[in-house]
Amino acid sequence: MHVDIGNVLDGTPSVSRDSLERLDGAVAAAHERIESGRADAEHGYAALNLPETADAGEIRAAVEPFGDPEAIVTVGIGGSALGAATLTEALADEDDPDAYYLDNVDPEHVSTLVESLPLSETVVNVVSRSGTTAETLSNFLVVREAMEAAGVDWTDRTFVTTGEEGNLRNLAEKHDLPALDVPEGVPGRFSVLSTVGLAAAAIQGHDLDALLAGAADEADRLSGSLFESPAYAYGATTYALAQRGALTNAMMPYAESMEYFAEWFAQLWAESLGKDGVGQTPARALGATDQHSQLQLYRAGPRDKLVTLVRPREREDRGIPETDLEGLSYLGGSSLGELLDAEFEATEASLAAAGVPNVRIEIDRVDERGLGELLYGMEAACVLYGELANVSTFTQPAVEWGKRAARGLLGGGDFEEADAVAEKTTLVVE
Ligand SMILES: O=P(O)(O)OC[C@H]1O[C@H](O)[C@H](O)[C@@H](O)[C@@H]1O
Repeated sequence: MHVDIGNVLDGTPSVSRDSLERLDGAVAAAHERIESGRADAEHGYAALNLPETADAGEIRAAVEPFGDPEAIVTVGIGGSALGAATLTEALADEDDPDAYYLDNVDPEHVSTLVESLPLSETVVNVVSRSGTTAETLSNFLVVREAMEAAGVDWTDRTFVTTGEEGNLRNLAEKHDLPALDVPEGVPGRFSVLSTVGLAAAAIQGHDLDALLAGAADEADRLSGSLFESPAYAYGATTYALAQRGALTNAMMPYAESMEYFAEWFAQLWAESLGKDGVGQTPARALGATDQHSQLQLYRAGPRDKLVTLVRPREREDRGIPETDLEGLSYLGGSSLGELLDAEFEATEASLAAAGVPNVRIEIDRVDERGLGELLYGMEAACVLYGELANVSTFTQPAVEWGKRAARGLLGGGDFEEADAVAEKTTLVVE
């Protein structure tokens, strides 16, 4: 992963080279804390050990009995779905099993998807660390019922990925389903390089060893200085910019297959860093599409933003046909890849010219190795940011509040948070 922070040195807000050098002492201290957390496999920090601890062979063996299905449905939500979605969307070839996700419980969407699936040729991957998440378990029950109604033995088509205990673990034991463990100490949003993210990629036949090797390379680059570690350069710069008022971070990959990456990043950044009145709001964008919409705001709106531009250095290309249409002949002989790169560089320059801080992140290709580097790099950047901001990166009390309120409303227990729903202030205008 290559990180270029040159375009944060000037602008509004900005971070000078001197400020970054001053911040480097805090980066060294944070790095020591992170390394000791990794050494003791503490909750959260253990995720940064996954390049060594994840067992690709075990994952391949668990999914091997399913052969080469037509489709795979990952039933999970948040960190239990976005990692798998990021990998399979970015890596899928035409011949791979189609990958789908059931995260939301919008009944129309769930019905449409379930009715369109070739159920007898579909593998269902139910993922929940806690084994209790209402959306995941409800969606699983719907899929199971649809399989039974279609005469498909769901126990032959389902495997689960879950923690040591809980409803899903019990279900797996009762029906003798293949089950993978969510590793100890790895929160959902940091689990892409574990069983949680890798199983769907394994069913699609992707190279898990290369993914983990890319992540291991990025782990080897962590050091006590932000000037020596691309991941820390990103984490320290985004932190320093937030301190100076860049409260939004627009994540803008220039690759259609990386749209889910921006969504994965949004969960990582928001849920880990949004605490105690601080944080940086992740905005999801896609280049070049959003140059024609959101870019107006990013370049000319309030000076409270940073834009992160991500691209692969190489990609499969496609030529643009020659044309004699007036004014368009300059495109002929060029390629869509060259056009996309020109758009990337033009956007970067246009933001810099307007004084909007931006960071360039490049990987060599959107392949297993490149994604391993990028995903690990973003996780390490997030952990470093959390240390610098002194927040508890690996908890999500605000999310838990809403979960308890919803559970109370559905009669799943006595939760005082549910009372707040009845106490809502109304001011209806009709
Ligand atoms: O894996 P699960 O226990 O089902 O959790 C799924 C998701 O639930 C919660 O809302 C957490 O805040 C997320 O971080 C987590 O990824």
